[in-house]
Amino acid sequence: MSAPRVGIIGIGQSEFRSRRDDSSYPDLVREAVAKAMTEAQLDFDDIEAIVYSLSPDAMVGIGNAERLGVDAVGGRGKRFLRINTGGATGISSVAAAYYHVAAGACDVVMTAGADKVGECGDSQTVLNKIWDPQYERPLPLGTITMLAMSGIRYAEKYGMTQEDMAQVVVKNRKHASLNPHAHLRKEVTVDEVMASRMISWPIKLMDCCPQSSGGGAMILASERYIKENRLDAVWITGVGHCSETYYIGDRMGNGYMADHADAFALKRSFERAYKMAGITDPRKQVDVAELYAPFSNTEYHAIEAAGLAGLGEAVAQVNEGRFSIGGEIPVNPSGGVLCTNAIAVTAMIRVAEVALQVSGRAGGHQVKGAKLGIASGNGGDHQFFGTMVVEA
Ligand SMILES: CC(=O)CC(=O)SCCNC(=O)CCNC(=O)[C@H](O)C(C)(C)COP(=O)(O)OP(=O)(O)OC[C@H]1O[C@@H](n2cnc3c(N)ncnc32)[C@H](O)[C@@H]1OP(=O)(O)O
Repeated sequence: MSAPRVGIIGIGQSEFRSRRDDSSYPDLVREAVAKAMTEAQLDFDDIEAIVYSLSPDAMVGIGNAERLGVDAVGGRGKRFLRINTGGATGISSVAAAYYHVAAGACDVVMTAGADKVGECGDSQTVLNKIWDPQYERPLPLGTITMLAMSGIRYAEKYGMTQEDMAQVVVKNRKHASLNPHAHLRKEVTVDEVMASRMISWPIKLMDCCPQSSGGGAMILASERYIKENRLDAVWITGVGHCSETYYIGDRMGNGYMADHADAFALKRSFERAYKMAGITDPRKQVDVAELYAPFSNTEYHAIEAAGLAGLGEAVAQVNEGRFSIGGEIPVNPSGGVLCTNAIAVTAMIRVAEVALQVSGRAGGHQVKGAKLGIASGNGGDHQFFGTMVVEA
């Protein structure tokens, strides 16, 4: 069965900073929506449905903040759906917008949202609440300690060093310095990363994503609508998802699918998206990748789960420059999650950035000749994964 084609016709990204005191929560959503609407050259009357991208409310500090967001997206009187799969929320939202169009329910759908992570007080305290109160919360788990454990396992299994982790930061910060939308844009050296303060061994300050505030929006449309209105578009040709169990302990055991070093469910999600898009050899077919990796070590298992390198091979290949702009398959040319993480829209920005790349509109961080890109999102304690293939 071949899926009907769904195109991306509008993209909007706000400015991302630690704090956006100049902008209320709905105004941050509006900032991104206005840009996407201008790019798509549409009126609000043209939008038939809204998929609202909002991860834990506590980050924004407003209960059920989709209620407040509804007017920022011009949602009154329209189909409206809120999505939350933690860090994967943004890509799940693009997928839900895709399904509206692919199912033939609507011709034009907008997905949008914003986050104020930098203004929530302490993201780790908020995120600690996603774990089971009896067994896991008191460890204490946060996103950093959780992914530090997977970093330790990856280092043990594949020989990754802290300097190897720093190489990912150096690469992504260099990329971010070319991207005006990125939050952390200052280039850094391996020595600077190594000298930054330890947060949760082996993750140091500069191995961490920042707590960002900002918004994102995308507009999707059917092929019929795009052709009738002679609009420019790039096409979503593959969509995948995969979930993990709730308790981390239940995921441990022998073999690839139960090893904390490897992102097995992410791999399965990629396989689903690749099958749909007809990708049989990602190393040859993928031109650019925006992979969700909030801590430097996690980019390694994301590259491997995407099939861009074999298990344990990504470290050497990052060091050789294979995944840098100018290399064979640039990974996170925008600077990625490591440089900007406004959680509710971060995975949406991965798709948006790939769309910009394959349409040749990424500006200073453009990957030359990119025609096919992949994006991913990870959420809820590496529990929910979403993946997408976008083509010119
Ligand atoms: C897998 C999933 O489920 C989904 C996910 O996305 S998981 C990831 C979710 N996000 C997080 O976990 C956020 C991780 N980061 C943090 O918790 C914090 O930034 C931190 C603990 C690393 C540092 O906290 P902190 O010391 O209180 O710093 P913070 O208040 O954030 O920022 C202070 C300054 O340091 C800077 N800074 C923060 N992180 C930085 C970093 N990684 N590198 C360099 N500078 C950084 C900030 O930009 C800020 O500077 P400005 O005020 O000039 O903007």
